[in-house]
Amino acid sequence: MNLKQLAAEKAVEYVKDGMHVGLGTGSTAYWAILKIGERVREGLSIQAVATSKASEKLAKEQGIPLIPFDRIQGLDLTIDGADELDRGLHLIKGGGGALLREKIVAFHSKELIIIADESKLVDKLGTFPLPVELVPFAYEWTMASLERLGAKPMLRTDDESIYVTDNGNYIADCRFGEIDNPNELHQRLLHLPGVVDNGLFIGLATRAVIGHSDGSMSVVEREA
Ligand SMILES: O=C(CO)[C@H](O)[C@H](O)COP(=O)(O)O
Repeated sequence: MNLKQLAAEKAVEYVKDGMHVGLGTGSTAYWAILKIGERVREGLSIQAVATSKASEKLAKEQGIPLIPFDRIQGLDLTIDGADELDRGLHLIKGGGGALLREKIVAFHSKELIIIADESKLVDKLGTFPLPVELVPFAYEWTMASLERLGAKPMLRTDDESIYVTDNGNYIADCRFGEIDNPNELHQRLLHLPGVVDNGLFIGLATRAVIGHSDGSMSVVEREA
């Protein structure tokens, strides 16, 4: 059983006629885009924005109508994956390199539903190295400042070349160990010159749909 598909298809039940929808990035969001495409072909009327070039291409292939950002104020709902989440719905995202666009889209969504298999749900964030997006200029110095913050940063590569995001930036995957205070770390990272953003998503997810290996699903809601 494909747990990512299970969670993704459940989340797509929240998509209703007339909504403006954000499309996430990654192998779990892939299934959500496929399901939304199927529902669009059956008559669902929505308009969407994508969080990466890859998801935009997939959405077009699926016949999902895309709307330019200047035509709408924000989104009703975004469905996206995560690399790790805790029960307070703090997230680590960016394993697929789309964290900046994903965060912009999530910030402007009334609802952000995270879809994941059960392996992503953790008691404490930090096993997955935190992706930090850096401008290429003087990135060696920015990496050094990440080290001074307590990280072990690794510059992301792609077939031996430096990995470049859709925004033309680099990514440092940072091991901080267990993250006791995600909000504090998020703020400290944002203060470093050269850091564009980081994969900690705090206070953005409103609910998560988790697929379990016994075929069941659970929903984690953000506490009011
Ligand atoms: O943040 C992301 C991309 O930037 C993805 O949502 C995250 O990496 C999860 O991906 P997958 O569903 O393939 O495990």
